[in-house]
Amino acid sequence: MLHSKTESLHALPIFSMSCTASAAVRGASRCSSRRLVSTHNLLRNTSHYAPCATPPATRTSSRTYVSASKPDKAQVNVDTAIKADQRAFINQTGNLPGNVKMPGTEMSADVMMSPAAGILKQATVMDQGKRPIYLDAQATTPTDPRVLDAMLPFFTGLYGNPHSRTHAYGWETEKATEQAREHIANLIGADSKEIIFTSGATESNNMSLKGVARFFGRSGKKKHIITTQTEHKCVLDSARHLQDEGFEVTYLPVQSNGIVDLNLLEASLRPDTALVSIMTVNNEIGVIQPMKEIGQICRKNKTFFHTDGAQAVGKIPISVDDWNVDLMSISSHKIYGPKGIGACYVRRRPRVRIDPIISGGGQERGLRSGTLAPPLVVGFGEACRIAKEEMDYDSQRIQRLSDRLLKGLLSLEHTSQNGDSERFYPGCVNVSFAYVEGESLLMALKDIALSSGSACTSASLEPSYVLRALGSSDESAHSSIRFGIGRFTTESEIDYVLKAVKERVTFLRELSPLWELVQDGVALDSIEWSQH
Ligand SMILES: Cc1ncc(COP(=O)(O)O)c(C=O)c1O
Ligand code: FES
Repeated sequence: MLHSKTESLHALPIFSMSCTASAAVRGASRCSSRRLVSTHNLLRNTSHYAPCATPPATRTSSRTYVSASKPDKAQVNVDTAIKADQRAFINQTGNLPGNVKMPGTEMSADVMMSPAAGILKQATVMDQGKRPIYLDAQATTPTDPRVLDAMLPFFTGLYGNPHSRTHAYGWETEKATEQAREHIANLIGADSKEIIFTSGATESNNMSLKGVARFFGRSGKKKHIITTQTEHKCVLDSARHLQDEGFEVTYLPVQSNGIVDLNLLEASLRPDTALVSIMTVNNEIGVIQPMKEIGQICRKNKTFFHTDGAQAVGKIPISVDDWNVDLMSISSHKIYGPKGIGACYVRRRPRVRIDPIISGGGQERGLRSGTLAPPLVVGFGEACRIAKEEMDYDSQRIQRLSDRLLKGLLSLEHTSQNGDSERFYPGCVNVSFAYVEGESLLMALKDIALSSGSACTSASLEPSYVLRALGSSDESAHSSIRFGIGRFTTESEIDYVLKAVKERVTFLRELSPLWELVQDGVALDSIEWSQH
């Protein structure tokens, strides 16, 4: 007898093959002691599967971006917009020789060999039909061409240090960074003085948890923090560090739909609780927590409320005042802004005090020292401005695409959505395909950029702790895939993905003896697996 169902699955030659595949891909050896058949080779050798040989037809069609903010210029072709930006860039900098032809057209051999041409090619092939369809919007989003446009001058002429008070170079970049700060504040209903720029949501989460805990823990009166088991790693890891410093942390379980139990939250609050940290939208399953109710509970108990808003800001309407949020982490690259920049909202009334985790020149109200990066700040601001202006439009589009995707995926037998099917952000669709190993499916879908968002993340072969917290079995967690729909996803891409998923799930299931048993009507639970 095997000791667990997962082990029993791994003992079956074909179903367990993916471990070899994923281990081989990563050079990992954790699964190697198990009896395995390589899916990788199986997939490579089969005529059913030729993932990248034939680029998806939809990829060759250019994407048209309909601008809600400029209805008079109703349709902006994204390819053209990007190329136009690139052309402007080349014209401004004179970086490339005059005979360069833009990507998508022929390049002369010497130009193709130049490093700059390679970079340009990489930067633009996203719409040239040569790379997988991008469906991983929770990991990151492409920079909106309009954001890039806003950033470019700050790499060249406008290079002043925004903290220089004595000359125009400083004044002009300071003005731009303050304008950006307002765009960010506007998006979440805050005052611009409450926005602290950071390097991203990871830093903001560290700053919020460690900052509040250390400031209020100093007196010895506030030694407790509450968070949930489904937070992003950077929140969980910050909490673990605080435990090492002597703080007590409650990691609240969630219900099977991924939502926190408010009664349990209330019951877990203590007079010495300094902070409650609960994310707005979950990055793996898209579930939206009841922010307003959580905020009310925290305010009533005079406990600060922090939320990781990395997957929510710019995607759903947010009002920090309505929700009684005291601190909020924001990331630029999740909303079509540049990477390496984010912000932390820190409430001024009632004032939240934090111990800075980075000390130095005292920038950002002394809460985060270091020279601001104006190109990034301006790009982030522009991304927020666009997100606010086009939120209705984007939401409707993404909702439509999400409905189409979910309906198609769930029409396959033995599939189910992970997380609450009502309270979730539609751009994050997490589906479990029973009797298919998620990593195998990802490998079979190389023409689509996806993530399991769960099983066997690159560093470990453990199933997703988020799905486990929902009560999913190891097998179910291992058979889950996250589909991330974004601003630039098209309907034809969704249709391509649906067709590809259906084909390859069917193919993989046909390889599985378990599936055969299920088809024969055998109840798998009734089987007693024996050791080979
Ligand atoms: C929920 C959540 N929090 C935090 C982060 C980290 O954000 P950043 O990349 O800006 O540090 C991410 C992104 O992976 C996220 O999804
Ligand atoms: S793929 Fe082998 S344990 Fe998940």
